[in-house]
Amino acid sequence: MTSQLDSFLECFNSGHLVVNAKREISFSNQYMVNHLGWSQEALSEMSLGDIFSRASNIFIDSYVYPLLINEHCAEELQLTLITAKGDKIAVVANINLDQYQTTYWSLYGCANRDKLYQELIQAKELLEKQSEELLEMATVDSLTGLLNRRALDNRASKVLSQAKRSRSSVAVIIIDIDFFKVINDTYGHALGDDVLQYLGTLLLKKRRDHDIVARFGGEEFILVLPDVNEKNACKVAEAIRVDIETTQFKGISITVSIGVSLNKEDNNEFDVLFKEADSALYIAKKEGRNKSVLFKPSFLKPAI
Ligand SMILES: Nc1nc2c(ncn2[C@@H]2O[C@H](COP(=O)(O)OP(=O)(O)OP(=O)(O)O)[C@@H](O)[C@H]2O)c(=O)[nH]1
Repeated sequence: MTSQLDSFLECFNSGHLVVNAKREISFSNQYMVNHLGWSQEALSEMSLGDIFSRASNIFIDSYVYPLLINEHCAEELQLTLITAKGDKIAVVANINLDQYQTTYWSLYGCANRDKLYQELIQAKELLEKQSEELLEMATVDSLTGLLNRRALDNRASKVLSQAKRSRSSVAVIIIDIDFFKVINDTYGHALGDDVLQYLGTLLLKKRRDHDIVARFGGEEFILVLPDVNEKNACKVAEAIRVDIETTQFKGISITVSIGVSLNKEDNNEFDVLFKEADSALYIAKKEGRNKSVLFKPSFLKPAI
């Protein structure tokens, strides 16, 4: 019967060990011989510590044996065997302990499981990278690197709700390049793009920590300045206008027109502030361009 059992054990595609109380290997099946590269005789003179990696031995001492003493079995433990050549084999072990302190080890190769796990980690990392890129594309204007219109709507609304709670002032400033069509038509669309990038960089340099700088589309830029009063908002707008007017870009003179609007106690909607700043911008254009204009309610009154 014993020899029949032995020959059955040779047929299993898994490793089987019987280990005595001194942790000496008293039985190993053919799978262990084939995979470890030690002969049956050699294995019968080895102890458990000889066939597992250092890290696995620490784990076996500190976790597996205490668990076996308490529960009499341990399942699905990931361990590493060391072959006669010093190669590592990842295995999953199920172990039982009997009343004589003998342990019965079933070991299953898990290289494929490891590979699958590594592939899953790689797929997860790839998905995270792609979702970061998508988020970037959804919030950033690809030409200037500034926030795009969608991100602006989102962030400006948050700043305005916060301002409503803290009863603080927020300014919305629209900056529009004057005669940009002429720049495009004279120097080409590619140089027009360079001008947009140049202005984007200039606005980013001027921004304070919590200011929002966005490209609204075309040749229009928006600033949202939290915690700023009317006087300072107008100062910022005027400083930007003067800076652009007095600095040539690649030998080209550029000017901008600017509209400024600030929130009021009963007016904290970004759409409304944008409309007001836009009407101030319209006046700046109408009055000859290269101007910054603060919104007045009369700008919205229909002409009689
Ligand atoms: N190079 C470039 N041009 C753009 C881009 N988006 C919009 N434009 C151009 O911006 C120009 C805007 O022209 P208009 O709306 O007539 O305004 P403008 O010429 O600046 O005139 P005013 O605003 O009235 O001073 C158009 O010629 C658009 O083709 C862009 O991403 N790159």
